Order: sequence, then structure tokens, then C-alpha cells
Amino acid sequence: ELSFNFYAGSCPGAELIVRNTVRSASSSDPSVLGKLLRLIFHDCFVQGCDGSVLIRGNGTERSDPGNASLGGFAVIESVKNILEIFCPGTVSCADILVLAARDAVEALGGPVVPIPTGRRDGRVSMAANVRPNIIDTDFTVDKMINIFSSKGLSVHDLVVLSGAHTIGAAHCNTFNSRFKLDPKGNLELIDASLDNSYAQTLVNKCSSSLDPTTTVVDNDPETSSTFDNQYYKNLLAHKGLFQTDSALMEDDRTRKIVEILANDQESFFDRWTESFLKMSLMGVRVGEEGEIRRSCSAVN
Ligand code: HEM
Ligand SMILES: [Ca+2]
Ligand SMILES: [Ca+2]
Repeated sequence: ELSFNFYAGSCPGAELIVRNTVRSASSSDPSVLGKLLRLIFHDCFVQGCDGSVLIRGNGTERSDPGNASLGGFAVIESVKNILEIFCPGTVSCADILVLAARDAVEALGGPVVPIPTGRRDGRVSMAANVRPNIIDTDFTVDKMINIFSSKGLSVHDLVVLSGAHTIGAAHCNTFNSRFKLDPKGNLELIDASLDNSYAQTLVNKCSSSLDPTTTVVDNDPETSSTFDNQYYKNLLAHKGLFQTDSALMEDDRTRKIVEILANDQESFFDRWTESFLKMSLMGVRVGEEGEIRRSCSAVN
């Protein structure tokens, strides 16, 4: 029941408004692009792509510690505010989220993924649903594959969608358990799959500030503002930032895919287009299900 250009009749400017708002928000704060792309992962994996991640309040997904570092909400809300003026009660927050993530990738030089629209917004958002569905950085490849397959996504989708880490940033506390400093201040690798000099760079960046929950480091040390296949080249060079990134190199099933994508950006873009679309269709509500929220941060 989703269709391309679902809003052609009811709100013809919808997709353009999303795109322009993402562009202008990113010109004052480029960090929103990574945040918007991450948001869709955290929305779609919990109860499907229904905008449940956007709801504010006690006990909602957004209140869960697993979602504490999400951002980009203000961009979604400002798109929604504009759309409510032009076509009130028409465009779902679930669609806005997917379109905004699609546009964030485009803004950084990635492929434009044609996205069917018509998703409806969910009315439920529970913190308890976050951690069982979102992958943590200490997961094994098997565990990641299991979560992906429980959502109808393949090993291939796992490796391709992890390529999102070619942009954006991460807080030091998401990777600093991979190394420690001995009493003399020298680096000790806890996770030997990490390149030594890269680890040293990370230590230096993270120790320049005392608070690992506020300091951020680029996900992609080479081209963090370009959506390209550099992520896979980094993995080959043992410069994956999260344990879960490096882990993709340790399993035959995933390493083979990493090698292909590292050597062929064209093929990464084609694969991304397929896998991103697949993720954007997970558990969507259509027709009379759910609602069209008036504000993205609250149910009607
Ligand atoms: C496969 C398992 C995954 C794990 C374990 C994981 C983990 C993480 C972590 C820990 C961060 C840093 C958050 C912070 O400190 O602020 C992060 C950032 C990010 N993730 Fe993932 N992620 C995964 C998959 C994905 C997927 C599927 C996408 C999207 C398709 C994605 C997109 C992003 C983006 C764009 C950022 C940067 C956010 C920003 O710049 O604020 N991740 N991820
Ligand atoms: Ca959701
Ligand atoms: Ca990059």
C-alpha cells in the first residue's frame, strides 16, 4: 500500500520540503546529517518504521539510555511544522524520518534512494523495546546476524547498512573499552583487532577531555563528511571504530562482503540502495492503521 510519490495529490511539495529543510539545517550544523541517518536505524528496528523513536515522555523509546545519544529530532519537527502549514494532518512522521535519512545520505555525496511513502505513525513507544532490538557495540557477528534476520534482513544487509558508519561521529564511551592506559599512560590494546596507531589517535582525542560521554570522534577517520565506501577500506586496515565494526572482518561470511564493497564504490551504492529501501519498509503501518501525528514528538 506504500507507493512512490504517495503525497503527489495531497501534498505535492512534501519531499522537496523535507529535502530543503535537511539541507538548510545541515548548512548551520553539519552534524545533523549523521544523526538523521542513525535515527532511521533506531526507528525501524524497534516496532518498524513508524516514528516510535520520536515520541517524547516518560517510558518512551526516546527516554531509554540506549537512545540517549540520538539527535536530529529538531530537524524532523521543523519539517513537520512546515508541512502542517501547507498540508495539515497529511504527511506522517514515519515518512519524514525515512525521507530525511535518505536526503542526508544524498547531501554527503551518497546515492539517492527512491523511497515509497504512505507509512502511518505508530501510537506506541516503549523504552523496554529498545535494548532487545538495537545492537550494542559488544555484540558478536552471530548476534548481529540473528537480530538482522529476525527483521527479515540478511548478512548482506548487515554489512551494507553498517556502511552508514562512513559518516557521523561517536562518543568516546562507545569504543574506549577496546583499549586502556597502563599506569605510565601507555596504550594497552584490549581488543587486538584494532590498529595500534589508530588506537593511539583515539586515546589522544578521548583523553583531551575528561568526559567520555560528551567528547565525539569521527566514525570514519578518513572521510567522515562523505558518504563513500571508505568505511570498508578502514575495516581492511583494522580501523573499525566499534568492536562491532571490526567484528565484520573476523567472520568469513561478512569479511568477504567487506572486501567486495571496499573495492567497488559503485557496488556499495547499488547495494546501499537495496538495503536501505529494505530497512525503510520494515514493519510499516499503512491504510487505516496508526495515525498521522500532528506533532512528531507526541501521539495525537
Ligand atoms: C550493526 C550494528 C550497529 C551498531 C552496533 C551501531 C552502533 C553505533 C554507535 C555506538 C554509534 C555512536 C553513537 C554515539 O556515541 O553518539 C553509532 C553511530 C552512528 N550509526 Fe550506528 N550502529 C549500527 C548500525 C547502524 C545502522 C544500520 C545505521 C544506519 C543505516 C547506523 C548509522 C549510524 C550513524 C549515521 C551514526 C553517526 C551518528 C552521529 O553522527 O551522531 N548504524 N552507531
Ligand atoms: Ca519504530
Ligand atoms: Ca566516509
